[in-house]
Amino acid sequence: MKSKRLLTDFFRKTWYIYAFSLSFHLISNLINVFYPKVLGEFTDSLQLGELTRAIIIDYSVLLLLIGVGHVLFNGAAMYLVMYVGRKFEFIVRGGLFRHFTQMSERFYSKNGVGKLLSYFMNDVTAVRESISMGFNQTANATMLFIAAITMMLASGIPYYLILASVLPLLFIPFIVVYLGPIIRKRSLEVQEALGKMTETAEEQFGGIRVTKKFAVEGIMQHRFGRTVDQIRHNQLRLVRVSSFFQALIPFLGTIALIIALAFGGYLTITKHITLGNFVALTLYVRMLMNPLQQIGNVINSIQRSRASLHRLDELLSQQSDIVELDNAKAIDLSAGGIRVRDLSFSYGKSSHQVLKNIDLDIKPGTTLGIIGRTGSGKTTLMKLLLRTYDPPPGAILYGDTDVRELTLESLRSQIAYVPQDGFLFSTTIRENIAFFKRDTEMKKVESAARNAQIYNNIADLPNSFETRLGERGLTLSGGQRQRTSLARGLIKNAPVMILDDSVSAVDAVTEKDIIESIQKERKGKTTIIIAHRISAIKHADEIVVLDEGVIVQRGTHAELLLEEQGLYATLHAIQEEGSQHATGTSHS
Ligand SMILES: Nc1ncnc2c1ncn2[C@@H]1O[C@H](COP(=O)(O)OP(=O)(O)OP(=O)(O)O)[C@@H](O)[C@H]1O
Repeated sequence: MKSKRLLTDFFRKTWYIYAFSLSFHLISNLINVFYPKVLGEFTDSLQLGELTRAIIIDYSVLLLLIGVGHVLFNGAAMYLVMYVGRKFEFIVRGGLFRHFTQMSERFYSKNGVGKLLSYFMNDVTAVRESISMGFNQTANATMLFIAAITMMLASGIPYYLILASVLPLLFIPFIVVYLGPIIRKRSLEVQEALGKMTETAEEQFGGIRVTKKFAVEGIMQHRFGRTVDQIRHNQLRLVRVSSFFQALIPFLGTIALIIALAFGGYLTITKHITLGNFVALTLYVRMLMNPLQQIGNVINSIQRSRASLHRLDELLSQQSDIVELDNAKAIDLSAGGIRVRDLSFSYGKSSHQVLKNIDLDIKPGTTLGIIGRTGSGKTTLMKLLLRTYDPPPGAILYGDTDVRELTLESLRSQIAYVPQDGFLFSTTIRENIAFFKRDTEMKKVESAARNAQIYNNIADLPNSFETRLGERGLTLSGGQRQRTSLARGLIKNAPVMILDDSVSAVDAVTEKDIIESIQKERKGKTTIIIAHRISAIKHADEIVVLDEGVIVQRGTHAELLLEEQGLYATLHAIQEEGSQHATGTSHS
């Protein structure tokens, strides 16, 4: 969905509904403007003493018909436009969602979830309101205005009296031109403050368990209060100018009515116009006041929605920074190895170098273990292998093909990535495990769960694999979540598997069982295991030690232990000592 085409595309598809609605508005107003004329004629008959019982009944029936006709056509016109307005909401929300799913990780780290939700809710609704309510009221008011003037002229009301009476209304465009941009700017500030509030609320609800455990509810309330205060401040700024604007327009209507009463009254007593004409004129001017008030609302709402449309436009014109080449290739990842050549990377111009001159050769079917202190760049290296961030050209090759030349689908569908904090969806456990392919046979789901050592835990749940997560507060423990996410990776049976610290939350015995299953399952397939515990990677064909973005050691477990001064041997000694303490076999 291209930004600037958001509205034009929509109107191109729905113009005929708007055309129908417009015709109904026209008919409804043509009917409506007869009402003051009929009352004017009634007054003249009354004054001339021509009224009979039959004439009174005729007038009453006529007024009833005018009322019913007006309501029916006006109702149909409004319904049609409201209906397409909802359709607009549906189409744009779908388009936004598609756009979001194409954006890269960098986009999500810049835009919080709350901000994106605010686009979804507030901005789309603001635009919808102005193209449905705005259209209805503008169409209504404009037609009523034209029809009323025509009827006044046709009724024999002198043109100079009409001109004098509607003169104050001609100031409206000038007021709009002056106040419109101010309203729009303040509206944008309100929308941005609302976006910020949704973002803060989303984060605070997400982190409510941490907040409670640290007993810092007061601080959080204060922080949230500040965000809400900002909205109030911005909304008051908007309300000040928009109320002034909304009040000014009916005020002009009142002036018009005063002129009609004074000037029209004078012309009636000097016998220039009939009493019926005077009654009709005042009714017409009164009739115009409501639409004028509505026009004020519409202009306000259009200004607000222009601010929202601008935000939506900006968002939709953003392109993902991960771009697939036109001639991108799909290759079989199991055929070749993975090569990393002199890879250096930083997240942005202002950020430090997270990886420096990394060289790696992962032969097909082998296991690579990666260990290193926290923040040493292990996950970053994996993100580059998955191309969730773009590596420099020529730095990462699958077989002989640069990762940047592969289709994203071929790359990511052949890699099973299991992150440390695997996110689980609020659906059944079976669907979470078979996420990659929902119709996977149950046998495979169970086998993946067994290999991830989570089968028994799932079997104990009320509905076993069909248990829905999140329902009635059902949540899994950190370790159970991690193993469910591991099963989700294992079931993919992909040529390349990356376990990014995926067994960190399980006890040593379970870890040992999981690693044994993985060794068996992944035999002959490329596997990369990132871990903080040596026990999880010591079986690997090669182990690299990362420190501050640099590979400081590489070799097999046995080779690395021989480098006694190395980081690996030091980590090994510390972890061994820890486990001896834990099992009570320390000699010290
Ligand atoms: N999206 C990001 N934008 C900017 N800097 C980032 C981003 N993600 C990570 N970093 C920085 O990159 C460095 C390496 O982070 P990375 O997550 O790769 O480390 P790690 O070795 O996986 O750590 P851990 O063992 O704690 O998971 C850290 O200094 C981190 O602050």
